[in-house]
Amino acid sequence: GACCSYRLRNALHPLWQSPLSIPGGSRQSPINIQWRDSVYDPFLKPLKISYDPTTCLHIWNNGYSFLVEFDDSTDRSIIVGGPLENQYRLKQFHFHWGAINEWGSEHTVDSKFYPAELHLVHWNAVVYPSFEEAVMEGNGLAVIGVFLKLGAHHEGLQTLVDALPAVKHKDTVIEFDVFDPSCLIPSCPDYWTYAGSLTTPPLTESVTWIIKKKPIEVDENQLEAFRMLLFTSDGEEEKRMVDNFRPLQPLMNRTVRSSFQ
Ligand SMILES: Cc1cc(C)[n+](CCc2c[nH]cn2)c(C)c1
Ligand SMILES: [Zn+2]
Repeated sequence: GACCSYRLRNALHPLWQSPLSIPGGSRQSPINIQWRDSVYDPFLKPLKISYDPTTCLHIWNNGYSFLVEFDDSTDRSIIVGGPLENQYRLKQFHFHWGAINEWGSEHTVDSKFYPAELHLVHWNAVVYPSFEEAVMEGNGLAVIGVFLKLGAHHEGLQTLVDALPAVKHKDTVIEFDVFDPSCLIPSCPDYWTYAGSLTTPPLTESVTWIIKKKPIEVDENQLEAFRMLLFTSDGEEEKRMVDNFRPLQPLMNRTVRSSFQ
């Protein structure tokens, strides 16, 4: 059935050598969001985002994406509301993208891929003492997903793109001391939400996903800048960092809720 073919695909997928099956994996990510199957929940609150741009620390190529990491030692950059019971602290954001514009996102909407997807990773510092512990708990993380579509030049993203040549190789880092990631989040408040997982190992089922309905627009040069990054370290045979997304996972016994009708 669909379930085992998914697992087979996971096992075969070159990049995300995830184990054949996650023990008890019933809420894995990413998933296809079938718009007409999502259920409007009138009790969902608006998501409140308040980031302090000075909490930005650096950009790091960690060999699967490039991460912009934040100082999460205080509650200066947080999200609250939406489907969340607590406030969550911003830890990092990163992207997933394809070799060409036909694919690249992790989630799909009505089986449509976007060329890239932004993930803003937050953790529940109200309940858990550290990010590492929150990663292991069902309500530990909240990730905002934003789709990128090909279109107009994105001014806010360009400051990030200009820094990418300095983190071309795996394990390179560059200081990046002021950036407000809310410029990458659409002003439209509409989102879908569902219970899921990390999409790279440890694949833990600890993520409340908040997927923005509206994409942001970026231009071809900006997407190409992502594709010139490398999975490989300096001195190794170059492998372009592209197609760093996990295959779709079965919805199983889950409902995707929408904040809009
Ligand atoms: C401990 C830990 C390890 C990793 C790879 N991640 C990133 C996994 C990921 C990236 N995009 C969706 N999930 C997190 C959030 C925590
Ligand atoms: Zn991600």
